[in-house]
Parts: sequence; structure tokens; C-alpha cells
Amino acid sequence: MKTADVFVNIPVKSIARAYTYRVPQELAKIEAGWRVFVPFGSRKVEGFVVETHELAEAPEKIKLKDIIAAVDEECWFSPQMIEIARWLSEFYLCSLAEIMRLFMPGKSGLRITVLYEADESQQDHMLLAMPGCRAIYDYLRREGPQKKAAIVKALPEWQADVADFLEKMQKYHIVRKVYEAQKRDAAQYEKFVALCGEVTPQLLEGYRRKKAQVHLLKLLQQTPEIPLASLKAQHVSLATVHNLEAAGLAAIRRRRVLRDSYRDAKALHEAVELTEDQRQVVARVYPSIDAARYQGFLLKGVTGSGKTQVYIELAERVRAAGRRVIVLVPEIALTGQVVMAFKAYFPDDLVVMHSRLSLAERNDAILRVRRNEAGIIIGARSALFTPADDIGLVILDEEQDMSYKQDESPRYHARVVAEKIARVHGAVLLLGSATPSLESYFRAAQGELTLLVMPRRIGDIPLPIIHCVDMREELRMGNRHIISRSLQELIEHTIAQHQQVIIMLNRRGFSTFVMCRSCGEVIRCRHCGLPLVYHRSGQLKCHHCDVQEPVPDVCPKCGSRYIKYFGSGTEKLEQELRQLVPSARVIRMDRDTTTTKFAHQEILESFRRGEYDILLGTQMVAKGHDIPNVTAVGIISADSSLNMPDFRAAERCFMLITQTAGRAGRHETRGQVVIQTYNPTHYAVTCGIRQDYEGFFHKEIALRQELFYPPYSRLVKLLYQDASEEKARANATALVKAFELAFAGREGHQVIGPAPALIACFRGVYRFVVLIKTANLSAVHDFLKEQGLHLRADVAIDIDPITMF
Ligand SMILES: Nc1ncnc2c1ncn2[C@@H]1O[C@H](COP(=O)(O)OP(=O)(O)OP(=O)(O)O)[C@@H](O)[C@H]1O
Ligand SMILES: [Zn+2]
Ligand SMILES: [Zn+2]
Repeated sequence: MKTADVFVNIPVKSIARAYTYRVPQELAKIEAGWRVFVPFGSRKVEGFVVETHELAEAPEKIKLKDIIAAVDEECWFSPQMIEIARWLSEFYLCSLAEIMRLFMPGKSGLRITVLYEADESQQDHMLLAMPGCRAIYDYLRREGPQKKAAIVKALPEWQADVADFLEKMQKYHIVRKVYEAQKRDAAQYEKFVALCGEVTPQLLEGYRRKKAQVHLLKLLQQTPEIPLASLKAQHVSLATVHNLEAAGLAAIRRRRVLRDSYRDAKALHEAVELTEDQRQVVARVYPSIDAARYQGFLLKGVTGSGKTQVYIELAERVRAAGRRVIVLVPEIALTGQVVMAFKAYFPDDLVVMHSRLSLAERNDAILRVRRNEAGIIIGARSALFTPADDIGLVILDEEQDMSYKQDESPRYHARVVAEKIARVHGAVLLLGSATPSLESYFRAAQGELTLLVMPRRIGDIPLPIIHCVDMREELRMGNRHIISRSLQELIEHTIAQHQQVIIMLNRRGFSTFVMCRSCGEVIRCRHCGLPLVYHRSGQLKCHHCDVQEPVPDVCPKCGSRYIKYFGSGTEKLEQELRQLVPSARVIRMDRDTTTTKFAHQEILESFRRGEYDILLGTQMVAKGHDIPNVTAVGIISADSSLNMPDFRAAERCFMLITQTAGRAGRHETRGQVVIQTYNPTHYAVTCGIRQDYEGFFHKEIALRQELFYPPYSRLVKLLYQDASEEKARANATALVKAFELAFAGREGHQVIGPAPALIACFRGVYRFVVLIKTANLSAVHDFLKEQGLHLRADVAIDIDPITMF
């Protein structure tokens, strides 16, 4: 008899183990890696087979349940994926299913619907004397199994009670739940308008008075098939389409498409001769690619040194060997540019994967990789989990970026996952940055990563000239604007030369907090307690919970009418820029202006085309962009992160300055940068101004060693949550005691806390943090497992956390 060990796709810690099922004869093809449909308790759910066994005879005591069906026609998880998932689940102390579901877009391959079915043998049950129950019962007998929503809709008079009745009727077995599983369909159809026949001058003449129809006919003349979805953007209404259809000139057709979301990304491939630096770098990586063996590299190349071209050269080598390539960028805003650069060399060989794409788009991308139609995967961190075999190269661009860490469970870091993937596949790992994370640079110094350096910009253009403005001085001189006089002059000067400016302000919204002048009360989010941000739309928004509410007329605490707005965000900066430099054409890029799929790209492209003079935005504008005509950069309050209670505050500040400054003057003219700061003497700022990575690194690493912070230690953050403040604190305290006891007298361990989390109470749940610093992470792993913390629903474990509280 064949059995299968299955992890069910339910992210609940207490069931984080394999359950054994019988594999029925007709499903004998099922092996480790298949996705299956299985009964689980009273439910039926999706599961992942991680192992199969052949047993000579059936186990006697336990009666095994049967696997119901296979989800796919073939195996979904390769042995490598399972190996990677197992390792990650051990490392991050989360359930295997939680990791495995990352390898599937949408986290589930099945759409499972619960239906209710009447038991026909129960017609005389007492409960059925109740008119509501009777109505439901009769309805189900008549219509067969139905969803709850359908029952509610069919019996509006019982609407409020349906849930209650169904529960009672289930209890007495008059009604039972049945499960319907549908494979989430990857196929999607798109509708097109197609031209029928020919557009002749006579025809157009005949339509002279019907402007809309002529417009569409002309469009169709250029492109004989136009997706319906794109018509609106081209100012064509559906009515116009129907009119032409009625006249027999156009038809609406439907066809299956494998969407390639970046199909239209155009790119020119200019012959590039590698610089000496680039040549040396690729030559050092080729041997590992050719030998198909793991090796980790750190490419440290100043801003504008041409790292992207290095990625392309290496990808070419790997593709020539038939292996696959994953290229990660930290933010969706950056995918467009990298995709374009790669498109020039691999026009049909790449797919894009990130969470802004629809499920169907991601499914299609996977299909293209599986069918070997494409071998380069570009995307945000989730692209690491594209179910692909035989990976030969994994690249992390801007490897220092904090957004490589996932801030919800499983709390993985893309760098860690990428390294594991590279090791399992025998692939090259390449971390690239102008400002490597302290961890990576330290590892390179230890010889764990091979350091590759590109110290010069393409064309030997010097790094930009940086001026520092002390904003305290500015205020003393009576300037209350967000923009200093120097920055204003730089902007005016640059625009007069027909060149472009990027300005970075790392807070979105209009005013960053709202306070009562009479009593000092700050208006806070009712769910998480963080200060609400005022937006130009007139709403107060919580940037943590994404909820919004109107501005109160009077102070909620003292009733005073003196409510004032403080702090400046990107919206206010935009308004000020329009006043100070009225001739400038300004475009803003932050989370509020980039909610749609291609918004980033559209903003960046129109800026690149010169339709705007100034691009302003949050850190989204800081990294990676390579826009030739940008010669000036303004950095507004780069140092606001210095006030955060976080050991990485200085690192963040330094990197933000260096990266943002690096956008300026990358091509012909040397760039000019103005940095506005309240901390002009802080080493993160002074090193940033000199763009002195080494200087910063030495200063910072000494501090880390002294304070026993990474890379000298690893951190583990435990977040205790409970509706009772006392209980949350007591549980956390007990853990601290247990830790101190277990590690007493052992070197290289520290425990801090419990301390209230930054968001101390969220929707009525109290939160306490315990922070462990350790030189021996695996000893802490073992301790946490002994304590059973990985199985507890009230504790979130964060290995290598990116925020401390
Ligand atoms: N060998 C080359 N010859 C000429 N131009 C090149 C060469 N290599 C790269 N470039 C050009 O140099 C510019 C900068 O390259 P790229 O954007 O890759 O820099 P980067 O190192 O990634 O910088 P950043 O860290 O700021 O993102 C690009 O416009 C690119 O097309
Ligand atoms: Zn008040
Ligand atoms: Zn909130």
C-alpha cells in the first residue's frame, strides 16, 4: 500500500506537521511534490505531499484516510524546492506549509467552496417545524448543495438568521457541509476588437460626422486587434465599438492569451563595450558559472558604475548553458528599468513576477518558465519562489534594501533565501550595491563572499558635488519653507539649463501629525495608536493600518477648536514647489500616486521623456533610477531616520544620502546635490556627504561590535500578544527568565525586555517585545523549540528582524 505524508495548506502553527494519507490505486502517480486535495477533520483542504512510502501491509491500528484527488497533472514542487522549504521552515521556525505556499501564486492552488446539502432522510425532524429551517431545508432539497450566500439571497425574509439556522441544522445532522474544490484557473481570456474588412478613404468619408467611430477605425487601421481593456485609455467608448460591430466593420473576439505583462516594454540594444572594471568583474564570476557550483559574490560598484550591464553579461553566460536566472529588485518601482535593460538582450526570454501582477498573470509567467519559453525571472522578492528548476544564477540588486525582508509571516529575508537557493542548485549568488549592507560587507571581509569592486562611474564622470544645508541655521535666517534657499537656487538654475531635478522627502501625505494647540493632544489611529497623517484630500490616514477618517472639528480630548497641522510630507512639498518655482513642471511619486499596476513606470517614463522638470517623492525616487538628464538632487531631511530607536538608523541615513545623491549627473554633466539636515555633524551625514563608504563602515562596525549588534550578533525578536496586558507581559517575562536560566554563564548571549512594542496595542491586543542577541543562533533556535514557541499562536518569532520594537 502506498501512503503519503502531507502538509495541509492551513497556516495554523498547532497543526504544523505532516499527516499520513493512503494513496488510492488510481492516484498511484502521486509522489513527493504533488499538490493534493485531502479530507482534514471535518473539512476538505489542499495539501502538499512531502514524502511517499510503500508499506507491505496496511498499518493496523490507524485507519488512514484517502487522498481525494490531485490538483495538477504533474508534480508542482521539485525536490530542490522541498529541500529549500524545509531548510527555511527550520531557520525561520515556521511551518513547512507556510513556506511551501510561497511557491504558488496566491498561496493556494485550489479554490475551495463550502456548500450546504440537505439530508433527505431527516424530513420529520423537530427543528423543521420552525418555518425558517423548513424554508432552508426545502430550498436545499429543491436546488441541491448551495453556498450560504445563495441561500441568503434566495430566502431574503430569513436573511438575518440563515447562519444561525444552518449551524443548528448541522448539529442535528439535517444539513451537512460538502466541499467543492476547483483548481484556480490559470487560463484567462482577453477580449479584442478586431477590424473586419478594410478601411478605405470612401468609408472614412461616409463616417465623417461620426468622429468617435472614425477615431476607432483609424486606430484599428494601425493595430488590427485592440484589447478592449485598453480602449478607454485611447478614448474609445464601448458604444462606439458596438456601433461599428453593428455595421459589420468590427467584431469583438475572445482568445486565450499567455499574458506577458511587460511585452510592450521597448528597449534598444546598443552595442556596449564593457569597461575594464566590468570586464574584470565578469571574468571572475565566469568560472563558477561554468563549473555550476555555488559561490557567493558581493559586487560593490559606485552609483552609475554599470552594475546592470554586469548582470546582463552573467545572465547571458548562464542562459547559454541552459540554466535559469533570477534577478531581484527591491521595489516594484525598479522592475521597469531592469526589465527594459534585459529586454534589449533577451527580448523573449524573460518573465516578470511581483505582487502587483494579477494571479492569472503570475500563473502565465510560471507556465512560460515551465514550458521553457522563458528562462530569466525578474521581480520583487516573491520572484524567488517561482517554481523553476535548474537555477544557475541569483542576483539581488540593491542588496542592502530593507524591503527585501518580508514583514509578515513567514518573515524571510530575500538574501537568506537567495543564498539557500543558490547553494541547493549549485548556482552563483551575486549581491550588488553601491552601498552594501554592513552584514554583507562584513561577510566579504571574512571571505564568506567574494568581493568585486567597481570604483568608477561609466565614462569616469566624478561623483556629484554635495552641499550641506544646516536647517537650524536656515530657520534662524527666517526661512520657514521646507526647501532651503540653496536648494531653491539649485532647482532654478538646473531648470534654466533644461535639466532635471529629483527631490526626496521620505514621508508621504501633507502634514505628518495633527495636534491640539490647547492641550497638546496628538490625533492618533484608534487601532494602532500611531499619529494620523493629514492628506490633501482632507482625510486623516493611518499609514500603518491604511484606514482613514475625517479631521475632527474639535479636539477629541479637550474640545478646543485650535487644531493645528505639523510636519511636512510629499504633498505639502509639492504644493510649496509649485509656489516657489511656478514655472517648474512637477510630478510626485509615492505610495499614494502609484496604486495602479504600471503607475511607477508611467511616472518614471514621462519624467524620463522630459515632460516634467522635477520628480519628487519618497525613497522610491532614491534608488537605481538612471535618468540621463537629471543633474541635480535635493535630499530633504535625510536624517529623520536618525531619531528612530534602531541600531540601523545611521546605516539607513548614510545609504539614503549616498543612493539619492547617486541619481545626479550620471552621464555628461557632473551632478549637484543639496542635503538639508538638522544633524550636520553626525557621521552618517558627514560620510554621506563625502560618499565615503569605507569611512562609514569602519566607524559603524566598531560601534556594532561594542554594542554586540549584527553582524557581531544575530537577533531574534519575539512579539507576545494578548488581549490582557498583564498576560502578555507575564508570558514575555517568563520567557526572559527561562532564557536567562538556560544561557546563564554562557558567553555571547543577551536578552532585552520585555518592552512594549512600538505599536503597544493593536485593535485591543497588547504587544510586548523580547529581543535576543546571540553569537550562536542555532543554540537559540533549539531553545525556542524546546520552549515550544514555534507552535504558539500568541508569539510571533522574527529571525534577523529589521525593526526592533
Ligand atoms: N560598458 C558601458 N559602456 C557605456 N555605457 C554603459 C556601460 N555599462 C553601463 N553603461 C550605462 O551606464 C549607466 C549606468 O549604469 P547602471 O544604471 O547599471 O548603474 P548602476 O551601477 O546600477 O548604478 P546604481 O547603483 O546607481 O543603480 C547606464 O545608463 C548604462 O546604460
Ligand atoms: Zn485639546
Ligand atoms: Zn493605525
